[in-house]
Amino acid sequence: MTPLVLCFGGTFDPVHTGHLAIARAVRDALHADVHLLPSADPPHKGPTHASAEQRARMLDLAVEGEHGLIVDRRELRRAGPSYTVDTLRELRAEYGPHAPLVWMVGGDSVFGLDSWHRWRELFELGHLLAIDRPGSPIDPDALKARAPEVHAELEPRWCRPAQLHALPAGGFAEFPLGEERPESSTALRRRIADQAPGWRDWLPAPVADLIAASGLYGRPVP
Ligand SMILES: Nc1ncnc2c1ncn2[C@@H]1O[C@H](COP(=O)(O)OP(=O)(O)OP(=O)(O)O)[C@@H](O)[C@H]1O
Ligand SMILES: O=C(O)c1ccc[n+]([C@@H]2O[C@H](COP(=O)([O-])O)[C@@H](O)[C@H]2O)c1
Repeated sequence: MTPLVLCFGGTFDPVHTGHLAIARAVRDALHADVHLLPSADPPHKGPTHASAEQRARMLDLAVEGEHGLIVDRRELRRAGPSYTVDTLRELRAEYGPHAPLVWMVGGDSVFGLDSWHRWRELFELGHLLAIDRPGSPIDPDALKARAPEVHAELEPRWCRPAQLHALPAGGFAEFPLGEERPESSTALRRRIADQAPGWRDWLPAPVADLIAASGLYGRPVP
């Protein structure tokens, strides 16, 4: 069986324990490495709080010593918005026509998929694997009501994660995480800036240490 190429793109501003829990669960269930790809210039977000290199560095610290989680800086080497269609095209050229490429996204991203750059082409290049997020369960009825064009595109592609091995691209599957993860980078940045009790709880320890030492996100350097 051809191994899956699992890709998890994000702004990671900063990476949090929810991202890591998702990456580990998908790695373990689908028996393949997960490539974490920080966006240089995330298409749907304003300016980031940490630089691209700082966000990538935090990812390095978060996965240090862990098997099967790999930081991929390819989007940092491109100019302009970090469109996923361009990244998948690069990966397809690198892995060849037969490798099953899988792009992982949180449920919130699925509802807005039709606003992504050349979004229908994503399915010519790879599969999409969606992870439930509080407030954005991957439910066909909710999708039909809130994002009918996305629903129409996904309906014939809907399959189980284990079926993604069968083809190089074109599938859509929902990953059963078990328990939804509450973390969000936006809420986390606020906690850090406010020095809220437990601000470290959603951070891998080495990332929390770097933030504390550098004053990133507004926390004063002691
Ligand atoms: N708690 C979560 N549950 C499921 N998916 C998540 C969760 N947090 C992030 N993701 C997904 O991970 C990917 C990268 O997320 P990103 O780096 O933007 O962090 P974020 O927590 O979503 O940030 P923000 O709070 O600014 O939206 C996106 O596809 C997002 O939907
Ligand atoms: O290609 C696009 O138009 C596009 C639009 C929104 C998001 N993405 C990608 O989806 C991933 C998660 O995005 P975000 O904004 O939640 O960090 C990240 O890799 C982004 O580059 C891509």
